[in-house]
Amino acid sequence: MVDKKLSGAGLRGQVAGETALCTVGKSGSGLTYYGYDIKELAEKVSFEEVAYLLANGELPKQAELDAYKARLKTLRGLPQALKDVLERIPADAHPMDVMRTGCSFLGNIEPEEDFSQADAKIERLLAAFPSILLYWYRFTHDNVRIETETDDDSIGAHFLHLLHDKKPSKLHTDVMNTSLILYAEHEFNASTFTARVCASTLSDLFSCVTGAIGSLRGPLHGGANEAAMDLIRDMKDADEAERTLMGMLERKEKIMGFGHAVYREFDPRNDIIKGWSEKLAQEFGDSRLYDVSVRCEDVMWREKKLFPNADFFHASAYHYMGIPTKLFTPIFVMSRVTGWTAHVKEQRANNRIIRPSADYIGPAPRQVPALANR
Ligand SMILES: CC(=O)SCCNC(=O)CCNC(=O)[C@H](O)C(C)(C)COP(=O)(O)OP(=O)(O)OC[C@H]1O[C@@H](n2cnc3c(N)ncnc32)[C@H](O)[C@@H]1OP(=O)(O)O
Ligand SMILES: O=C([O-])CC(=O)C(=O)O
Repeated sequence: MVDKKLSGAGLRGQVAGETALCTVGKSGSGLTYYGYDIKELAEKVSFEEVAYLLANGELPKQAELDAYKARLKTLRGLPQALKDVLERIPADAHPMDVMRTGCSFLGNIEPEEDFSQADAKIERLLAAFPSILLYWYRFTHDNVRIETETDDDSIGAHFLHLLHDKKPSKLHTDVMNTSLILYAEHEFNASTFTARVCASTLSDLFSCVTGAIGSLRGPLHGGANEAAMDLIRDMKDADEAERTLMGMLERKEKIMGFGHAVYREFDPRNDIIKGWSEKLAQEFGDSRLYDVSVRCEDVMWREKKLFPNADFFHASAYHYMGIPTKLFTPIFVMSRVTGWTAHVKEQRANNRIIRPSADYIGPAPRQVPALANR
């Protein structure tokens, strides 16, 4: 796998544009946002600082950060019309579909009327996504209409507070902060490219983000964190994990949460979230899921030279924090909206409509036969 040449299918390895936002698989640990290494960001800053960085190109000074966080707090409330829509989405809908609808509907009642409003709409979406998700989730699952305006200092804490109806511990707040930083941006991945294609038609921000959510939903992309949890949930111990994976590999099944379209040997986000998963396992007092995950990692590298991507250890980490599995990928949305929208702005600033060509493989030219002769 390490030596595999990238072929052109899926546009792999082809340059499809320029970006100043992010490097994937290049210098340092392999991932930087505006030149800052992901490891250093994950250690030293808050997700809100990263969101500000992606929106503005520089980290905020203290006063800028305070003002930014204060603004985001004021944008957590949802209009009644949106709450009405959320209440009509059934409990068994997929939460990614709820995010997609919530985003699209907000675009109807608070549209981006011209591009000068982009920054305000980006802040609105960033602040509103946890509220959209959890207003729907708590209404349909717990039969309560929650107040979505909390005074939590961070988006991660706000999310956990709305979910569990109490302020989260410092450990859980820190894990959410790191997780949101790790998921924020990743160059021309499928969902971001979707957003850029949409932006290149000069469409509005809500359309770009709605399309991106649709692309992120699939199990080959963001949906892999949920799929990874489905894989490990019932594994009793590491030996069972090994047996299950060996069987799956023999049957040539895909193991969700492993492999990557660009990284060849490791995903720099994995070690970081894996470390948090281990800490959470200790706090939880049951390391089964962590041990099972470590064995999966060992088996996949030994057998296929495949490594866990950002999604794999997120599964156990989120589970230890009591987050329902079907909410895993929407958390990715809550974070990646920063990267998507930064790319939309970058595309708009230097735009040409994205419209590639195709090699034709269909029939040679022919005449339309009469209906009776077909
Ligand atoms: C945050 C994110 O979005 S990270 C990605 C999340 N997605 C997943 O975890 C889903 C599982 N992984 C995958 O499906 C793939 O690795 C992708 C979609 C991430 C990348 O796809 P590609 O760029 O096509 O992968 P790549 O070219 O490295 O594949 C090489 C070979 O390894 C195999 N392979 C890759 N990943 C896996 C896997 N997870 N399980 C089993 N086999 C795999 C491929 O089938 C391919 O085999 P082949 O050459 O016989 O066809
Ligand atoms: O870059 C990719 O193809 C997928 C990925 O890891 C991400 O979007 O975070």
